[in-house]
Amino acid sequence: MALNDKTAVVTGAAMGIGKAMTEILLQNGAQVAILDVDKTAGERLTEELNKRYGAEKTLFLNCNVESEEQIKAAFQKTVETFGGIDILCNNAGILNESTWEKIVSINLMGVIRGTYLALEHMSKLSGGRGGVIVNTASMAGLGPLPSCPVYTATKSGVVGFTRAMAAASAVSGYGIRINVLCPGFVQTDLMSNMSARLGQFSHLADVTQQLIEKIGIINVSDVADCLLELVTDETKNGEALMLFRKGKQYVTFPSFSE
Ligand SMILES: NC(=O)c1ccc[n+]([C@@H]2O[C@H](COP(=O)([O-])OP(=O)(O)OC[C@H]3O[C@@H](n4cnc5c(N)ncnc54)[C@H](O)[C@@H]3O)[C@@H](O)[C@H]2O)c1
Ligand SMILES: CCCCC[C@H](O)/C=C/C=C\C/C=C\C/C=C\CCCC(=O)O
Repeated sequence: MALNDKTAVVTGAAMGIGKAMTEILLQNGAQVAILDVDKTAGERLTEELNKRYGAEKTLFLNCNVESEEQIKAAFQKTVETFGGIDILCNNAGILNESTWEKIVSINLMGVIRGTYLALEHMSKLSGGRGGVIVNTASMAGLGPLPSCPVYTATKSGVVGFTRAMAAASAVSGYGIRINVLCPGFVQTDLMSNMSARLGQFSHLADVTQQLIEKIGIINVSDVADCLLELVTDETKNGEALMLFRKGKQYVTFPSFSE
């Protein structure tokens, strides 16, 4: 899938992994709607990107993925501005084990909200052009991160939701491929103040630090490269792409169909 003149929406795009995703999509010719709850960071990034890629290539929309109303309005504005949606990156996420209901609402329910609302614009069954959705999960969605049980649960949920939706899309004829990224530790703000983020599991900060040292930390650009692969490779649907310092790997799951 060539990206020239395709329209992408990235949630949690103002910084970290979402910012790198936005940049790689722009570099490959797409126009990008930058959705983020942080208005100041989102506007600052958009101003910077406008200078590099042209003001017609980006659109900042202040949007909290906890709000169905705000996502709906952001998608509508994207369609009015760019003429449709071809790519959705459900990337917004947080880590704070002491506000566990909020993690579920953003990390898992935000992905489900975003996907269902995007289908209305993207599905060929509702007049859309089809396209591709990439959800950001984590390696924690594949193997447990003991210091973050709820974060782990949300990311496992995102992996399961993605794989089931990809199969549903193929069988129903939505014309949308749906894949999931499972990065290991990535150098972003989410990795800062670790003890505070772990809540009642702050005593496991040292164990987490040992795991970080064991599997290493990667850069946001490594994640963006994997996003590009999942977006452009039209053979990929229902795939989970794991990446950490050792390299990247498509995850194999048990098969129950034989
Ligand atoms: N950093 C890591 O080690 C790592 C590893 C694997 C997966 N992830 C996942 O990658 C995604 C991005 O994380 P990051 O590391 O770039 O974090 P980050 O904190 O650097 O950036 C997150 C962005 O999401 C935005 N955001 C937060 N809540 C939001 C909401 N309710 N609605 C809209 N935007 C919201 C923030 O304002 C911020 O711009 C998350 O889903 C995270 O779980 C991160
Ligand atoms: C406190 C930082 C939290 C960062 C969360 C982020 O999503 C990254 C998670 C990355 C990896 C940890 C998840 C699970 C570990 C699973 C398997 C590791 C096995 C390593 C081994 O022992 O060989």
